Amino acid sequence: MPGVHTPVDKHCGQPATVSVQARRYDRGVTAASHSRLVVAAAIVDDLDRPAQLLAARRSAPKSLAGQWEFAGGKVEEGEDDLDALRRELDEELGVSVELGDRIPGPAGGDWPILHGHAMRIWFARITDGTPEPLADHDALRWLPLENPFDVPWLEPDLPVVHAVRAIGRGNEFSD
Ligand SMILES: Nc1nc2c([nH]c(=O)n2[C@H]2C[C@H](O)[C@@H](COP(=O)(O)OP(=O)(O)OP(=O)(O)O)O2)c(=O)[nH]1
Repeated sequence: MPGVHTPVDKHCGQPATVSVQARRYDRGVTAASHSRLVVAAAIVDDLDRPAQLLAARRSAPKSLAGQWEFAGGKVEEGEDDLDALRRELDEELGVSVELGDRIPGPAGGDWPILHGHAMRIWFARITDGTPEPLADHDALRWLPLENPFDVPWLEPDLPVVHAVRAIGRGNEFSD
């Protein structure tokens, strides 16, 4: 069924065992390599029938500037992952959101991204505010979910974009 907000649990819309495993994984990675948990949002125009995906162009650091990503950022020490996501979306875009399902990465966990970090990402729909590139970005763009590849995404985000597209189009196993 199309739609990306089947309410299953309050955190990620996935069975509780999945998020428990992901948390264990994060602790292991953090201890081993100073990598961090990054939380992000695949902001779509509609959680039931998403047709557009919001991408953000990084303005820093120089090595990443000009490449596109999902809005979000690092979870601070002791911070809840969803609190961190809401904080980042407010700081970076000036919006509040309704969260949809988590987008499961390899083995149902988090996605490997740059610098050994791990990204946990949810579908989201803006409920308050008009998104603007307030911090860390210098441009925003709504991309058609049918073909969201018209911008140079950060390389590790490409599999995530494929998953977002497949799930969002109700066609998880076609990509
Ligand atoms: N926000 C975000 N970061 C991503 C994505 N893909 C990806 O590889 N990353 C990497 C880039 C960075 O190394 C790291 C996130 O760092 P960040 O600079 O956005 O975090 P932050 O807003 O908390 O900022 P700071 O604490 O580093 O100043 O994750 C993505 O789609 N969104």
